Amino acid sequence: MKWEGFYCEAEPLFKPGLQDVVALETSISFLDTESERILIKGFDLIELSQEIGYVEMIHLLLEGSLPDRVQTENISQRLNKECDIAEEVWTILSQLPQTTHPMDAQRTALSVLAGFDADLEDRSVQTNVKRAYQLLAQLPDLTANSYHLLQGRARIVPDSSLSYTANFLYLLTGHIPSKLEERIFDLSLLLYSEHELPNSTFTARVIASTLSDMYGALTGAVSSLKGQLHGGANEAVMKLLLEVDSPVGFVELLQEKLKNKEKIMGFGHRVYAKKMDPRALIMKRALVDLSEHRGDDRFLQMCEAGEALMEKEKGLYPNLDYYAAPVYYMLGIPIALYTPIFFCSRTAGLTAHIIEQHDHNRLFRPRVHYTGTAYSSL
Ligand SMILES: CC(=O)SCCNC(=O)CCNC(=O)[C@H](O)C(C)(C)COP(=O)(O)OP(=O)(O)OC[C@H]1O[C@@H](n2cnc3c(N)ncnc32)[C@H](O)[C@@H]1OP(=O)(O)O
Ligand SMILES: O=C([O-])CC(=O)C(=O)O
Repeated sequence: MKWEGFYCEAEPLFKPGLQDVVALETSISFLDTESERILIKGFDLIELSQEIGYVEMIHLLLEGSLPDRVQTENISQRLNKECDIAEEVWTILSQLPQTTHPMDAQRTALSVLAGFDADLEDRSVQTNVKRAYQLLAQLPDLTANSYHLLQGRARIVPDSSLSYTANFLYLLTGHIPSKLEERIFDLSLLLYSEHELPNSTFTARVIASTLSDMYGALTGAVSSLKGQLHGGANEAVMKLLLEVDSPVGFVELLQEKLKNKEKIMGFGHRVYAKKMDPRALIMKRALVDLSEHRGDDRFLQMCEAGEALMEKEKGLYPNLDYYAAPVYYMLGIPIALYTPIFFCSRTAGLTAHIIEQHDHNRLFRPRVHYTGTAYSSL
């Protein structure tokens, strides 16, 4: 078929939900399903999770290499130093209605920050990397304290004597975390930090491909991540767990939902499909550690019962959100902050993708499979 003045391919390939479609080239990460590895800059995320922390992961994603001790110390100091937030931002956030979801507050905050960037039109790698570090430094404070403001509470002052992760957890809960709590929270940040091309990363790259700025691309990504089929699942899982108080009750609840053809949040994955998300296994071990330490395995028992049921009934396995939810609950984090935390962590990966998109840009502009009525003359 040929249209005068138009470019038209004969019959473009259509895959609903773009399943298995290769949409872009990246050197950042790859879900290598054949070797069962989550490759990040050539390293396996699961192996990394045993060796490095979230701050080192930031360096890997933004600089392309694992940092040595001095570099790690330098980034930690940088994240500590660059966390200042203009008072005007807090004024705007304090005017949001109390019914605002923290994800929407986070989205608003990111949008507002654009106005304070004196180099907003600069898309160079150097400025984008600088911007990414600054956002990563600001996001824990912005996320936690916009929530406290919504709750009508005073802001918690960041504690610069703490590590990045301990300070983040302190801002969320108001308590200085123990070493175990800090380690487990850091592990969750690392596991959430990057995952190839989920909906939110694709959204960010599509926006960045118009040469829109990093704040705009991230604002779109927050909206994407908020949905229950993506990041919003961790919040939904916890609400489900709290509906009942025993493994038997949880199994009955899930059975009821399956009978009603409802989806069970925290199970299934577009890429892993009928296999367990390897990150979920690591998070499950963290839940075991936390449960043993607290002498309270209530959520572990419930989750295991749910996992066994879903395998038997649907051949479906947990994704990271399933085990992150009870871990965050046991760390004392308010439920509405689970997905905003996911976004904070994922900002490391998202900004790396936005930088790559700006640096090797081609505008995204796909075609459609038209199902409307055929042409009829007027
Ligand atoms: C960190 C993350 O963001 S991971 C994702 C977090 N999201 C969730 O946990 C939400 C629950 N899970 C889901 O909705 C899906 O598994 C998704 C969205 C993650 C992936 O979905 P897709 O690849 O589009 O698969 P799709 O939704 O078409 O499911 C295929 C089949 O499995 C079923 N299925 C998939 N997930 C679930 C689930 N969680 N509960 C019940 N059934 C499910 C579907 O009903 C469908 O069955 P059918 O073929 O009989 O209609
Ligand atoms: O990869 C996906 O589609 C969703 C996911 O697990 C993530 O973003 O961590």
